[in-house]
Amino acid sequence: MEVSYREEGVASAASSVAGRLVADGVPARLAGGDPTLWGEDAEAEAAVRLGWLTLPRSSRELLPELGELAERARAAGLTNVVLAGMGGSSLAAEVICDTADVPLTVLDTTDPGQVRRALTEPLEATIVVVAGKSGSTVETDCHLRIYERLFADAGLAPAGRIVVVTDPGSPLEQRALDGGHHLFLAPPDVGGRYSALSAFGLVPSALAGADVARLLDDAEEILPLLSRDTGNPGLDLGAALGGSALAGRDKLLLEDQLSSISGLPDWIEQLVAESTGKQGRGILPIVGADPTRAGDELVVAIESDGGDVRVDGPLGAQFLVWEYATAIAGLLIEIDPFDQPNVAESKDNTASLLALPDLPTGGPAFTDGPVEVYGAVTAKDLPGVFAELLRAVPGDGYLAITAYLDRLAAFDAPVPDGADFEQMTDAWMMADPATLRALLALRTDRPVTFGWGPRYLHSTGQYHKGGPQNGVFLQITGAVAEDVPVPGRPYTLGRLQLAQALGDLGALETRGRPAVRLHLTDRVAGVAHLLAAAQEA
Ligand SMILES: O=P(O)(O)OC[C@H]1O[C@H](O)[C@H](O)[C@@H](O)[C@@H]1O
Repeated sequence: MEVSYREEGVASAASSVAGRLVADGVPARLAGGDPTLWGEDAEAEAAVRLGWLTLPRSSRELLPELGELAERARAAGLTNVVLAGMGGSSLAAEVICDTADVPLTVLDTTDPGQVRRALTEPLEATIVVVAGKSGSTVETDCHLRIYERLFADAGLAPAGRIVVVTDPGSPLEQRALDGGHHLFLAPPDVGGRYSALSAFGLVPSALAGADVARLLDDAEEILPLLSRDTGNPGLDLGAALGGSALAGRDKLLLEDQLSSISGLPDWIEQLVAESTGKQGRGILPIVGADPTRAGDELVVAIESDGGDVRVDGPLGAQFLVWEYATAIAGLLIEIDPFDQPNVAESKDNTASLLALPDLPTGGPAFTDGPVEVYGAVTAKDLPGVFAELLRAVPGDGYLAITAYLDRLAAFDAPVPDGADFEQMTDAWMMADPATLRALLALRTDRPVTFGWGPRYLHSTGQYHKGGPQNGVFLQITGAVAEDVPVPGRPYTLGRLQLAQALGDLGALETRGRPAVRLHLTDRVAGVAHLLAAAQEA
């Protein structure tokens, strides 16, 4: 595992803080689990949040049970592995499985179309891992209800097909016991976003066929380095992140195009944004963008040369080093890296909205083709809205696009007969709302981020609300063609999804942030219209 500085500025920012960290004995104290490092206010939380430091060893005890479970599932023909879990309860497994190239369907959405898509897989071959630390996350609750009902309706015993991962004492533990589901209890002293090497990362990955023992080996190998004052990759990365943020480079562009690890930036995004984005401070991760060389940008490249910092190492070691580095960066910018004080706001708003007979969407300011525009805008068409939002981004700020849509829908785009791979990817790109990020980024030197709702609520959502108040927000929602009822609940997934979007928008508006919602009355035509307007603006 190696962290190397490739640029003068980052080396000097890191060395300006590393000396102090070493003088205070931070490396050994952190590796030893000292909860006093983040100050008095954070101590109580830190005292029950440092268990991730010992996971490379303690998680080994899961391996025999995981091996047997995976074997039994294979023997029973349960080859369609679905993971229902939000944020820290699914992001690591997604990276592990993508990297190992084993199929895993991740359900971290309330989009009815995307959930229906998962449900088209043969039920008799399906095993569902329901993962939630708190056991009270609404999305995960819905997915469990939907699968329990489907299995029951199909006459398939849910007990052998649902595996639950949760903390001891959570409501999900009780449901697993009541339902007779296979239950894994995770260590309660590990926070969600630090849980990659716990049962949360390992159970779904092992079921899907990834080599999880190898992951633990790779993490364990670097464990001894983390208490060292020199040659400590966690300290080197943490000093670069925290030192650069203190020097004004608080936008973290993650570059991984050449990496053999697939999708790590999405996991890092949650870890860094949710850990640091609070009290008006924080580091903003940017995924999938090209460097702009703006003064507040730090580029960290995973296994490639294109960055100010280069991080090399296998996935298990990457998880541990990024966690350690985030804890160090938190210490340097003086926040508590283990809480998420502003996540609950949008959830509370959503719950209040769902209690109303109708969702208060209000009327659109205007409609441009298949796109309704909601919010305080002076523009009269979509190109004008984009221009207005981009103008509103402060010199140190960012534009965040969030899309409450099906993140796989672009792959349904029609491809011309006989199309080669390039033509196919072009067709997908032009049907993908995420392309809007790239198009708008061409027109500003400020960072443009993109997140799928409600997934981002458990990640960058904390930063948007708790971090520096310099964000401008463009939210996209869409009409639902075929909704999905949630058994035992008075709402459908479509209604929940819209309530989540409106709940978050409300939380941003309360802070006085510019926020506009674009509603696609026809999703396919709407995405095409948005992309055309972004090119025109
Ligand atoms: O694992 P759960 O309890 O379902 O929580 C899932 C996610 O929920 C919240 O949004 C937290 O802020 C995240 O850190 C967490 O990963």
